[in-house]
Amino acid sequence: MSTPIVSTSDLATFDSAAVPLDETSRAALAERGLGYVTVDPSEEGGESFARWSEAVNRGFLGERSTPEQIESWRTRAVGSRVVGVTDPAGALPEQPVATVQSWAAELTVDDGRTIPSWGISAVTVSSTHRRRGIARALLGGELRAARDAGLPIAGLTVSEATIYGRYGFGPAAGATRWRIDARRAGWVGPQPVRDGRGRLDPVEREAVQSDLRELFGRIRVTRPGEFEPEEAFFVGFSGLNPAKPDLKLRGVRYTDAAGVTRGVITYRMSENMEDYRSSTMDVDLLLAETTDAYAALWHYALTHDLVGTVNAGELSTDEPLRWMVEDQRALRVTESDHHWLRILDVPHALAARGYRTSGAFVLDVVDPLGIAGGTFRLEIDDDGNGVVTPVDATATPGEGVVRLGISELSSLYLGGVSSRTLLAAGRIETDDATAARFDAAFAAVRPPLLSYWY
Ligand SMILES: CC(=O)SCCNC(=O)CCNC(=O)[C@H](O)C(C)(C)COP(=O)(O)OP(=O)(O)OC[C@H]1O[C@@H](n2cnc3c(N)ncnc32)[C@H](O)[C@@H]1OP(=O)(O)O
Repeated sequence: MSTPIVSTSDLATFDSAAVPLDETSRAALAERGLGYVTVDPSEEGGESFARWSEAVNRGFLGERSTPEQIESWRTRAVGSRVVGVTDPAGALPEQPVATVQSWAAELTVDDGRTIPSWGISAVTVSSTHRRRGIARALLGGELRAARDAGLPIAGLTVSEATIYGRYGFGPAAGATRWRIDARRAGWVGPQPVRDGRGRLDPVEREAVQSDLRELFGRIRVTRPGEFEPEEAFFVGFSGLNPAKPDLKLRGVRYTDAAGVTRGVITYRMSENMEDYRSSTMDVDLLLAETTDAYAALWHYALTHDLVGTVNAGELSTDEPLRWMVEDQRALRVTESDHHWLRILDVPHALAARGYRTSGAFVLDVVDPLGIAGGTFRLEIDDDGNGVVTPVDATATPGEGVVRLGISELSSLYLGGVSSRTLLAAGRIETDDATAARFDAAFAAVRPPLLSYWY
């Protein structure tokens, strides 16, 4: 019997920490003499979490955390599923040799439409235990456990782009990193503050935190690719982590003429001692709910006194900012994969998003892990709602058929890449006419974006 799917309204009561460990992975690890355990961050004394966090630090090449940092991390981890792999024969039998952490939250899949997603993070395997299939067991375990718990999709952000395709993840939302020669750029965009449509004010970090929480809550549900952040996101982005206070973080708020907060920018400055006019502003986050807020906050950054260079990351692949400067060559923009998704349930995932045109497709989906593959008919009505039904592969006509891997379908899901591009790259099989129809239907309202790492 298949598990009923989790809906976004179930998320408030969904207990991520209670999702059971996958028995297939437990058996695979046991064959290698390894244990597969969950760690309870709320446990008295927090010692097992401290050992787990040290394994994560080591895996990510970091230094040891202070007791205060571990405590702050532990508090933030409560509610998520914290997993370790132990080696009873090792010198530190209680300290994990591999780690992973996961939790369910909302992923935006179209303007105003969200879906529960299984966020996966802190994937590490100790270098002493590498390349023995431990990560494969962990990832397979996460995906099967999430599917069995009724999650239709999983997501992650990655340290290396070569690790996760084999598990059926595909890059679904790209990101850009900008290095701007501020004096050369030349602002030609709107100036809402000069024109009396709003104002800018410096704000303290506590106000930044509440602004971010409110603004991001409203903005994220309109942007495909955004993943509902944990509270730690707002604490970290406002520089208020008590174990690691960020004294450099500055915040500026944009308020519209009606007095409503519509945007906020957070940044850090680095002085240039040889030339004070050439200091650097590193933008941490710029959230704007209106085009005026967007223009006002970027104008603020690019025309700031004493700033020669503005750096910013996790921006969209199609930022209006490019068109707000006179000299586009003042912008050094690098693009990379950012948000990776992995569909776990094709019918529910495809029915969750909206489509731009009506029509019908047959999707013949191959899943190397045997989780979500099959042949499906996607029928889109005139209102852009899709209904997906499994069909018999042998009964499907050649016309309108798209043959693809689950990784490619996951990349196409938010409209971040076109099927014509994947067809030309030899990554999917279909005919040109079907690909053109598919792209018209799957087009994104705006390029998918995830504005942070998780
Ligand atoms: C969501 C996140 O947390 S992203 C962070 C990922 N973690 C890191 O970057 C920390 C440093 N790296 C590590 O901890 C480990 O090297 C890991 C987790 C990347 C891999 O762990 P391992 O246990 O060595 O991987 P495992 O032995 O299970 O290998 C599984 C497959 O992945 C491949 N693989 C493993 N590591 C890598 C890599 N870094 N790049 C490309 N392929 C890799 C293996 O060759 C193997 O391929 P195959 O089964 O298709 O033949």
